[in-house]
Amino acid sequence: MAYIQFPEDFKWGVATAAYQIEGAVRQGGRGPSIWDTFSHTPGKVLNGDNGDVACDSYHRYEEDIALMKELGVNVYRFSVSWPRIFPEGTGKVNKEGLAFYHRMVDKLLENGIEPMCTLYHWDLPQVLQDKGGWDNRETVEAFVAYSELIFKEFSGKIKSWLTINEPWCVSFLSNFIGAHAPGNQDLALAVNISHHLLLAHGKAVARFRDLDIPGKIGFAPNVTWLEPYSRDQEDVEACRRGMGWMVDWFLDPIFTGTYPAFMVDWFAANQAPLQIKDGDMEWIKQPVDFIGINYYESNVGRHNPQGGMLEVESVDMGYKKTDIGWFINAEGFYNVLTFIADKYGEIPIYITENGICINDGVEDGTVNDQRRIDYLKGHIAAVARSLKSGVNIKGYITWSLLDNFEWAEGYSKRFGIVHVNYRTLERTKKESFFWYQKVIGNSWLEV
Ligand SMILES: OC[C@@H]1[C@@H](O)[C@H](O)[C@@H](O)c2nc(CNc3ccccc3)cn21
Repeated sequence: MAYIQFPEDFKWGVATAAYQIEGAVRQGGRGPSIWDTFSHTPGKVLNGDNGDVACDSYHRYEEDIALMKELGVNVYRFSVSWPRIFPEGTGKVNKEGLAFYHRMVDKLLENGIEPMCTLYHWDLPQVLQDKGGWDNRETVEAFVAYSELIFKEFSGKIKSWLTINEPWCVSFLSNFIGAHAPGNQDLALAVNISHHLLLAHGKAVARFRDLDIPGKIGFAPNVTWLEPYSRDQEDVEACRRGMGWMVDWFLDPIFTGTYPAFMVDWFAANQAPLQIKDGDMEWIKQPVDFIGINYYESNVGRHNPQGGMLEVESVDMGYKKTDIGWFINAEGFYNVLTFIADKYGEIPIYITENGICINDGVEDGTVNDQRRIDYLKGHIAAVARSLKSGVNIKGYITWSLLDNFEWAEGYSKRFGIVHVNYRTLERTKKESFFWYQKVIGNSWLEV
């Protein structure tokens, strides 16, 4: 049996997000978020599911941390619920909300698990959405004020920070495609929101530096790899666009202070001009200490003259699919990691999300999710290959510890290495839990 040994200081972790696991949406002083509104709007979420209870981790976090301890992770990536801290988005602070995260973070530290905090994982306070949400520049300032409070409150306890999870999802998926909250379908609006998200990120990083908070800060874009279906220029350009609005659009401004011209031109030609105010790019290009990379799938892409998503369509080449319909292609993980390293250099990278939707249930007290083990093995091997070819990867955090509320798919899609019975809230360790436990324990991968 051959082994791939990971570096001595390589970190292993699990990830979750507040709205997907906490529940207790009207407890502890929490205010409503756009996902409370969206999930309670008929037709928006499959089966009419919502995050009212979710995994009840607001009450069961100690049980979840005990699972992490047994798993042996070094890092737990979680998100803070902005409306649990500022029920109105700004103004009055909810002390019960701060107390909850102190209890949770203290329990992590007691168990030798490093907290990695995502400040924004999609649950915008509804009060701010009522004033225009991310389309309103005032929301940028509200995010900076919220970030400052959390920086100061947890300074010294939390030393790894992510500003915004997947700005592509917050802007384009949620305001052009419309699949996520608040569900708009307006490309010009989405482009404007993408710029405000980067501005919010940059201003929060600047505040983090000004406050001299100990630790490191970054953000977590979701990325994909698009292989052209043919060498036709139209297919090649379509794939470049499909990666451009997800990868380059969010990384170029932070690393170069400019947006990728080919995307600026394409948006302008499609009545969605980018509007930048003087000084914005200086804020956005604040140096980050690391980037989190969220990767799930790759596609083969070709030009779609009928329009759709930036005139790019995915071609079914017969790759295996997950239970959410995404294609499985670990090669694409290696390709996009090396693409990012070639373009943006030695910046430290944490894989802050990688995982698979496999809906296997509990049988005789266990869940035999071999397909998840196969996926994780192939993708962790791709991380090893990327490391070997010089990509500066510092850790791997799988999505997710728990089955949880999968946004517009509700509870129908399971990404956890721990199964959750949503009627009883009982947690059941899947076979992938035990497999990942061995990988972490040895910090090596059997291949
Ligand atoms: O869908 C699985 C996870 C989700 O539960 C996380 O909250 C989120 O950070 C996340 N991002 C992706 C990749 N991007 C994506 C694409 C289409 C729909 C939803 C997410 C997958 N995931």
